[in-house]
Amino acid sequence: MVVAVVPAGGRGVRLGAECPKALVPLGGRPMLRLTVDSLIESGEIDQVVVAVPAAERDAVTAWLPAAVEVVAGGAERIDSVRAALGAVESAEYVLVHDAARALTPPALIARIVAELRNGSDAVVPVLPLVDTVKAVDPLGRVVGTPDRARLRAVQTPQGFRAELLRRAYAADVGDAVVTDDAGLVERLGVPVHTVDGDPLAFKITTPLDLRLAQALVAG
Ligand SMILES: Nc1ccn([C@@H]2O[C@H](COP(=O)(O)OP(=O)(O)OP(=O)(O)O)[C@@H](O)[C@H]2O)c(=O)n1
Ligand SMILES: C[C@](O)(CO)[C@H](O)COP(=O)(O)O
Repeated sequence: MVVAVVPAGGRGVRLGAECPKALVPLGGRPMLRLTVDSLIESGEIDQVVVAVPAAERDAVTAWLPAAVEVVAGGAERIDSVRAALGAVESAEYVLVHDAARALTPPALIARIVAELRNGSDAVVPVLPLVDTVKAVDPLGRVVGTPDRARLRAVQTPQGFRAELLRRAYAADVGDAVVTDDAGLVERLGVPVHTVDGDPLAFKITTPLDLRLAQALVAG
């Protein structure tokens, strides 16, 4: 059983839309609907659980396929994923996938599941960086230039053996800044594998991203 957990509970402050970001229309469908549809189209997902802003729960339930479970999200992404995970009853594998990556090709979703079935406990899609990256101090002064060849930009869906992800979410992370699910698993010392990501799985974060997504959907 493969379950997809979709954090869709963010406000989308950087996008600056009038409604929560996951509800912003893209080619006539809410972003979240495109994301759920591509998970289903992959043919690899048995159940989908989405976490949305609490006030939107009933409205979203009405326009998502009946089989999709909708729960109230939390203050941070990690809280929304935790809430959705709490609604997953039984699963061998769990994929965590941002609603904001609405143009993710179903083939990428299938690639993550294939790597899990191949024996990896945790797998993330990655892309090489196109920019040079600098480390800076609190005053904005450059303190280092990491070797770009060893760095990758990480996308979603991120796939995990369900028991491992639950253990990672149960662990105490203290004040650590954890921005993705694999980051929690890494803290347990479990290897995280990578597969090729896809540029179309970009995260719609800013107004420019939305314009790009609209142009791509319009064809
Ligand atoms: N409390 C939150 C915050 C984020 N997310 C989800 O996590 C994914 C990645 O987050 P991001 O794209 O940064 O969305 P926002 O947090 O909404 O964006 P911003 O930081 O601009 O407000 C999104 O699908 C978003 O809905 C969530 O479920 N619950
Ligand atoms: C999970 C993620 O999409 C991987 O790139 C990313 O870390 C989410 O970060 P955000 O700050 O919540 O957008």
